[in-house]
Amino acid sequence: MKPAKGEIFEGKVVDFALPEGQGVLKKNGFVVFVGGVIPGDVCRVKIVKVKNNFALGELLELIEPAEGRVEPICPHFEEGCGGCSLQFLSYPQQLAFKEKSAFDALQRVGKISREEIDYEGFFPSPKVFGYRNKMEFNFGPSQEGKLALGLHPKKRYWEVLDLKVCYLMNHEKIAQLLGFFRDFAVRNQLSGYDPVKKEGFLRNLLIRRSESEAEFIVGLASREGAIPKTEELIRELKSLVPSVQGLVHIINNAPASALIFEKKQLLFGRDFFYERIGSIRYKVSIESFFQVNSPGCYLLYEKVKEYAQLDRRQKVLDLYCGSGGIGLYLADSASSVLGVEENPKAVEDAKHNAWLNGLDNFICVSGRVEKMLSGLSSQKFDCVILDPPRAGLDKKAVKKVVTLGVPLIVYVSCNIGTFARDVLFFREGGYQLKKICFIDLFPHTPHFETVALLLKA
Ligand SMILES: C[S@@+](CC[C@H](N)C(=O)[O-])C[C@H]1O[C@@H](n2cnc3c(N)ncnc32)[C@H](O)[C@@H]1O
Repeated sequence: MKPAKGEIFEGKVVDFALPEGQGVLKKNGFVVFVGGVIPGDVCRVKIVKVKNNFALGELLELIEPAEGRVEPICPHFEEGCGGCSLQFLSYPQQLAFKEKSAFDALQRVGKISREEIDYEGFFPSPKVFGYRNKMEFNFGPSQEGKLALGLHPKKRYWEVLDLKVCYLMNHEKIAQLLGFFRDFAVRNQLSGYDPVKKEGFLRNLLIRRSESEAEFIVGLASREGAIPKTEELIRELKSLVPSVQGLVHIINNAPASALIFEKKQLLFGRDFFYERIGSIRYKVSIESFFQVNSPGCYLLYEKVKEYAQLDRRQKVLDLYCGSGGIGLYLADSASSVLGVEENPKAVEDAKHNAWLNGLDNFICVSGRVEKMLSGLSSQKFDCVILDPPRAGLDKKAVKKVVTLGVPLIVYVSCNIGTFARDVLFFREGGYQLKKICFIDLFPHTPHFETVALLLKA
């Protein structure tokens, strides 16, 4: 029986649903989702919304906390920061819930059961805090309408929670940089961008960090216009955080909230950084994709290498290759690697990275995978690496990959839903999902990476 809005009841949390990170309770058999609770918690809940198949509840009181609940280390967690939603769970619990949600998605979307595949496990991140090498903070109005610099609160993209610290990246440096740029904006009476009114000057503070070189580059994004007092800004920034090796002014007039590099101006230093994964050194431009968890990236690339089973004779096609991340990692074990990437800056980096590492058997071409695949059907490849963005491939792109007829595909995905959908299409095209594992590149969030081996039947 459906509960009524406003009804209050006591119950035990029986399940946990990702990606929202909500506990599941049953009220006379009817599912009620509640934020901030975990399985085993006994709590008092108020029903706030009733839908056809489920209701939403609000936690009124935690009567008996479950094991596995931990005290979040970040002071902004309780304020509803949207940066990480799982910090109140112990790390082993986070992994267990992610694993369960991964197999639920594989079953629901891809019709793949755990029993029918060789499952290698859910590998934890080598670093549980301070693991990110990229943070994109927002300038904007706080709830009180003042200038704030931080992240959006959960489900409130139009507001910015003023952050003093963030534990996803080196928290001491982040605290310094957030404080410094907030003070600079306030001192110079610069406004933060309001995504609803579409007005305001400063938009984002982009911080990228090299784990191997322990240095930062910073991007300050605004709408069209000059940053005032740049000489003072540079002098003070260099003195406060000497490991900042470059500052870039990014111009973004686009109405959407995503950070778009319409124009950029180097204010000092350089607009790229170097990162080392295993024996490969990568140059990464401020606007290029790079895996955000460098120690976790090493685990990921090693797993791809293992699944690719190369013995220096194979021709590899690395689709969605970014700055050459995976392709260059494999190049030494292959006869040749051809990378395809749409971002021209990343292609430039990939070519530079091949030169930097003396890997002249890696070639990178610029273009959209969907278009480039038609022109590649006459070439013979032994192995295809797929590492698409969250949207995955789609049926058309999968069909084109299938026509290449390669015996072995390694599919890397940051979205289990689109991955499961694409695996269905690959199955229709005659491929079998042989092996799978998950790697946690994103502790305290619902996200993780999947690495899968598909073989032609
Ligand atoms: C998840 S990243 C993978 C990067 C790389 N494999 C690595 O490990 O660093 C996806 C990459 O695909 C690129 N991309 C997105 N859509 C694309 C498309 N339709 N065609 C080609 N490249 C695309 C993005 O620019 C990004 O660099």
